[in-house]
Amino acid sequence: MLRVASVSRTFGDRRVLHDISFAIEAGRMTGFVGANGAGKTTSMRIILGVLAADSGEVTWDGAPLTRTTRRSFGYMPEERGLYPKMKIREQLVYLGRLHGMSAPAARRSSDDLLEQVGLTERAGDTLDTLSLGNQQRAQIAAALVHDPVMLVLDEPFSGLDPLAVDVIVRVLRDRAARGVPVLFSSHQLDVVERLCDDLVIIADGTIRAAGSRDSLRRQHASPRYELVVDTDAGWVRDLPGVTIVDLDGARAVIDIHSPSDDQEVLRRVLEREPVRAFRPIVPSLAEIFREIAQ
Ligand SMILES: Nc1ncnc2c1ncn2[C@@H]1O[C@H](COP(=O)(O)OP(=O)(O)OP(=O)(O)O)[C@@H](O)[C@H]1O
Repeated sequence: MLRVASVSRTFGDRRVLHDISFAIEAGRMTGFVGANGAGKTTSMRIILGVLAADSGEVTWDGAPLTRTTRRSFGYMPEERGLYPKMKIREQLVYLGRLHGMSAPAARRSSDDLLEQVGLTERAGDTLDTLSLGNQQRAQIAAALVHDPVMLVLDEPFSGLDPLAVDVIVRVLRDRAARGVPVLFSSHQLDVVERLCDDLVIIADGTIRAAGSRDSLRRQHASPRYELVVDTDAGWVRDLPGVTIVDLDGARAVIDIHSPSDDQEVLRRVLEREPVRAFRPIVPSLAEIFREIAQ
């Protein structure tokens, strides 16, 4: 498990990370979300040792990170890192070798990955002849080639079409299933919602929430329900403990101030007219993000 503990970082007189702490657990996909400039890339650079923290520490399985541990991590940096004029497969094999793999192991791993990300046909082409989406696939393969024990990916899905997103999701899930902790940042909240087990939400350099996606959903679920009746549902606002959030004829979205009152509210509505639908609304990650980070 990787743990970021009380890390702070200042650029000039600007403090961009304030005492941040979170953990990335083995076998879990952790989505790192925050607005532009919130501090995601800075945090990732500190995890990888590209940038030093002013205070705090990053540990791997309880021990401070060393150069050797970091070499066994896979990193896809925001600025990307492959050589435009070098052939894709050659670069992957070279990177594998740089990370200490034998030549046959590096070749095997490169070929497996090219297959997984759908680039086998382009293996002999230079990076700069690939479309941006395919370059991105190659960048992801490069982060994975040495079979890393931990993955840190800065915006791995940006610029990918939906099919390519699915391909990369499969590749990352496969790594997580093998026990690798995966940290990835993304502005595509729908993708994060689909992919992540855990979430870290950062705003203005502070961690606003961290934990499993489902527990965050439960914590931030406003007690909101969809109600459909037969007539105009506007009268429901007169029930005690109920606020109408949205009204569209017979359909209302309501807040029930105390969630344990949901059956009582339902009973009262039924006393007056038939109920066609009554269901809790699970907030989307986008809604949770808006509530927490803005
Ligand atoms: N080398 C640097 N020198 C000065 N300021 C920096 C440096 N790197 C980052 N910053 C500032 O630190 C803040 C956090 O930046 P960071 O890149 O970590 O945010 P981010 O969450 O990754 O944003 P984005 O989603 O836009 O990539 C920003 O205000 C940025 O301008």
